[in-house]
Amino acid sequence: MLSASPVLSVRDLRLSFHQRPVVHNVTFDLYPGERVCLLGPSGSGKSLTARAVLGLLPATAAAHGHITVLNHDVSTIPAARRAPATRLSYVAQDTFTALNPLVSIGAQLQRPFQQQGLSTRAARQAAAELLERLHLPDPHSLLRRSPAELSGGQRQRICLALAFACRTPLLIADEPTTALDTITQARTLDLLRQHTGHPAAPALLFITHDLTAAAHVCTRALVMDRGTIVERGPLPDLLATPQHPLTREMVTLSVAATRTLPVRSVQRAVPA
Ligand SMILES: Nc1ncnc2c1ncn2[C@@H]1O[C@H](COP(=O)(O)OP(=O)(O)OP(=O)(O)O)[C@@H](O)[C@H]1O
Repeated sequence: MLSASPVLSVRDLRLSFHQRPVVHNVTFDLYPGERVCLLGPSGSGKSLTARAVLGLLPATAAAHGHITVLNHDVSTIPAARRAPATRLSYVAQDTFTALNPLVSIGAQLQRPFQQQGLSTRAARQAAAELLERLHLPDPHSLLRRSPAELSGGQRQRICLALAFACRTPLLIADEPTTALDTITQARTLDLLRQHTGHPAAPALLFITHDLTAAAHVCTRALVMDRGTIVERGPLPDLLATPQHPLTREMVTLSVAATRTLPVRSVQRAVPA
């Protein structure tokens, strides 16, 4: 049963660049406890929709429509000027630009805990415990390192840790596993599923073109094509009876890819 009040409401969102429309009348709600994916091919407008929600649109974008976070209208407010209660977490594909290369992982990760009132020592401990929950071995050593001294998969988990530490009502993850190898991808998707979409955890908007990844993490889907939401509904329904030609094609391709690989044995090789 969904709560009466959405975490996020998007109404008639329209985006354009120099009079060229790229997103058309996008409308959707996302409720606490939900994990929803925004699916669609490259260039369909997924990332721009997410950036509008985050208040991170490029200066050249013209935006119309309404975006509310926890019933606060944030439509015209850039991320840096939003009230703390309406700030959202964001995990992107590019982990290099997401982390400050000059600051140790520890200093970056303990900051949200300090902002929540913990002492430096307690914040350091909370950061280490969070890394342990995200299955990162030897967390105290990781906290001393800089972002450049980590692998891509480790950096992505640090970005997830940062997002969870900020305790926002909604996490937006934009293709967070695209740059990772298959095993690290599967582990990262597991972590996303375990740490979002339940009480005391953020709701999730998961942006992807990968239907298999979406099905692993989310329960509901919005499908975008050329700037428009063309299909929406529970993921099991969408997988079983896709209505729009694009969704049908995505399901067919995804099923074909799964049949090509001995998926069961691969899954057994990945620790929980
Ligand atoms: N800064 C920009 N200036 C002009 N056009 C842009 C800009 N950013 C994106 N676009 C255009 O907006 C459309 C939607 O782009 P968007 O990045 O949202 O697609 P996407 O669905 O996220 O694709 P991908 O999966 O490849 O990231 C595309 O046609 C793109 O070329």
